[in-house]
Amino acid sequence: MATHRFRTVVFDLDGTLADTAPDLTAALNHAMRELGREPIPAEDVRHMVGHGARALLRKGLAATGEVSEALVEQGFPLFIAYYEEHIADHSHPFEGVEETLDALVANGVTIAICTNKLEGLTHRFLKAMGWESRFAAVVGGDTLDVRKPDPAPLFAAIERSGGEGPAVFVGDSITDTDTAKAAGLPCVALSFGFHDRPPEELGADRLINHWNELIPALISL
Ligand SMILES: O=C(O)COP(=O)(O)O
Ligand SMILES: [Mg+2]
Repeated sequence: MATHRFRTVVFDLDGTLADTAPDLTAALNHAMRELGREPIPAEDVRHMVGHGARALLRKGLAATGEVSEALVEQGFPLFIAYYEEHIADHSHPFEGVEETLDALVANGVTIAICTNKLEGLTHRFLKAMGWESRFAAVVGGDTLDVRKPDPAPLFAAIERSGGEGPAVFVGDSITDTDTAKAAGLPCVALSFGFHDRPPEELGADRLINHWNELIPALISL
């Protein structure tokens, strides 16, 4: 069987490993309601995720009226408190994730996460999925002083998982492809995650339409 050269595969979380849009939407709309704003449709939220919770709030506010940093700061604890309690009510892994991760690990590949979700929320989510010991390292949006698209969190995820190269990053948004480029690493993007532009315009080295296309994409890189 053909094999690929990568020893470490780092994954984004939201819109990559799991469809977390339903719970992110509920938490955002909880904050919107408390701030006297109209709810945002889940379909729109899919195009707003990927830059962290404050950025999501900023986009939600912009879609429904005035934006100010004071409102963002007011909404942030409302969003987080709700999301913590409902982090996996409706979120679920994309089809084929478990099998693909198992196949990678069975071949001795190290897997890690680099997300802009807060690290505490990420661990909470992984626990809800039964994934708390699946990944060799988890770097969240507040693990370092900088977050994606700065390449430092991606380098940290590789380093903390053992530092074995070659490494590749798998994500769904422009944040992820920009991060991989800044790190000088190859990038695979999913066409079905959360993005703010057509997936063909993300600038990924490979674009996949299903998780079962990931390993063939890695082989071709
Ligand atoms: O924007 C977020 O909160 C996290 O998104 P990510 O897991 O796609 O980095
Ligand atoms: Mg994402």
